Amino acid sequence: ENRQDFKVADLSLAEFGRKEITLAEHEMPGLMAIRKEYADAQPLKGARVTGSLHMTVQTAVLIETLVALGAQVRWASCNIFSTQDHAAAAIAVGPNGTPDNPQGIPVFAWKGETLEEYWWCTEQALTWPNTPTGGPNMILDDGGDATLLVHKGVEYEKDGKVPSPDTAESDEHRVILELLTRTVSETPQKWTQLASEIRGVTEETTTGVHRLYEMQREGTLLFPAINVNDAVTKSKFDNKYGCRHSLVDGINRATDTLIGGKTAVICGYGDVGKGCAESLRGQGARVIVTEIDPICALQAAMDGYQVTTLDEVVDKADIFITTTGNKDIIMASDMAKMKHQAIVGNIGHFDNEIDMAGLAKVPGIVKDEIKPQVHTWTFPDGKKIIVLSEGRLLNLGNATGHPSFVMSNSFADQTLAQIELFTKPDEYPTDVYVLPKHLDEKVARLHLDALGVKLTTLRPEQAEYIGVKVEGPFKPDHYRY
Ligand SMILES: NC(=O)C1=CN([C@@H]2O[C@H](COP(=O)(O)OP(=O)(O)OC[C@H]3O[C@@H](n4cnc5c(N)ncnc54)[C@H](O)[C@@H]3O)[C@@H](O)[C@H]2O)C=CC1
Ligand SMILES: Nc1ncnc2c1ncn2[C@@H]1O[C@H](CO)C(=O)[C@H]1O
Repeated sequence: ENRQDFKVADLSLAEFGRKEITLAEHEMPGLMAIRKEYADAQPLKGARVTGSLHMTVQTAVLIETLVALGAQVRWASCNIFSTQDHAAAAIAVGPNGTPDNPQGIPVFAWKGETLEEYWWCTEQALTWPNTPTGGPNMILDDGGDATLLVHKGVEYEKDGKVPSPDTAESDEHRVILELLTRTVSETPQKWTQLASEIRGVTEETTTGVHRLYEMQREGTLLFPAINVNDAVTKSKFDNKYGCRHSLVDGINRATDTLIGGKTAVICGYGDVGKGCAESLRGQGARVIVTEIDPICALQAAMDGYQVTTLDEVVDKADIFITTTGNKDIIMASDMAKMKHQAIVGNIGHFDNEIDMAGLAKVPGIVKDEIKPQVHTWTFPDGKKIIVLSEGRLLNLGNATGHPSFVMSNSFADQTLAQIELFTKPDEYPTDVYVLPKHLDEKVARLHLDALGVKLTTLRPEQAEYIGVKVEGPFKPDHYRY
């Protein structure tokens, strides 16, 4: 519905969304404590935050925290399948509105967007009517698509022209070029104007952080960035324990196939791969890991997993999950060798880990939808494979992503990062930063009571002996957790 400055699937789902947001708030003690601590100070007053992050129940609690701290917010999801429509409806309607009289924030997100709709939503979230620059002064990104659109827009406006969509390397690239061709002709300086007031971006995930460091190296970064992913309380929790919870959830909701006794291949043994391997081992699967990095491979071996190459096991395993943040991990030629009804899914941020384009081009291949985000692909010889969420991250496409408690850590980090960049612009010249350790430890501390943790207090002579303050930080910056 697009009666006002939002577009969601169904406003009547708002009450259901509100009920789940209320339950989630109890499960997000760290984020709610930050909301309480900073509400009086209103540190985000004057902030115009554009968000590009999965529009889930957990994100709704983040959005309402940003608003409680004084921010104005416009939001889109960062994936075409990850929106939870009841959460989006609750955000559009707001805590005091009704479906007939929505009082919420501008949100543009629904589950099952086309690529054109996805980038239109991103453009809406970035376009702020009745403001001097027509844009945000803060971005909260997940995967870097919003940051990419701004940077590409500024780049092409410099030249006064956009490469022809016919030169696109993929469908998604064509959609972006078509969008920018339109905006550059409609409003020639839209993106340059819009970027001029952005104080910074806080980036949620590994792949988005990779893009930021690339721009930093190229010298093309237009504004400072905080790499939220590498807050210890984000990547060593969300990426690992979040995926441990939500991988099996996604596979179960998608296929209801017994995992126990089956052979599962996890490609990549980083933070996400570690959580995924444990997730399926916990269900009784025999888990095999593939890796390129000898250190991560050694970790996997010492954690008791067989570590080998995909070629060795592609025709023997039952479940294949990519977790690498890299591209071309499972190719069409690999899928052609798989067992009948092998399950193939990705939990990395982008869908290029699985060669979906190549699969679609296999002569005689037949794609059939079992249910939304679950498809079989039948090869000419009759062998079928089951592909989840069309190769996009399956925990959010086939399930509801990570649970609230682990997202409370990530989103407490996000909120603190937004406050850092918005209130201390002079301390953050254009570069890529991580949260200071004392804030990382603060976020961890905020989650201990809920789990019944009793922390030991250092005695002064002990603190002196290990060279830290009694109140922390407890580790040097180079410490690996
Ligand atoms: N779906 C979700 O909820 C989440 C998704 N992510 C995404 O998951 C991806 C992975 O994130 P992290 O584990 O934090 O990254 P990471 O960098 O810690 O781990 C990736 C691992 O994959 C390995 N790898 C790279 N290319 C490979 C190849 N060709 N074959 C085998 N292994 C290979 C690397 O050596 C590395 O150990 C990223 O795209 C990230 O954005 C992160 C957190 C949550
Ligand atoms: N339930 C969720 N709500 C919002 N973001 C999530 C959720 N589960 C996982 N994510 C994030 O998704 C990105 C990858 O796109 C991560 O790094 C996670 O922090």
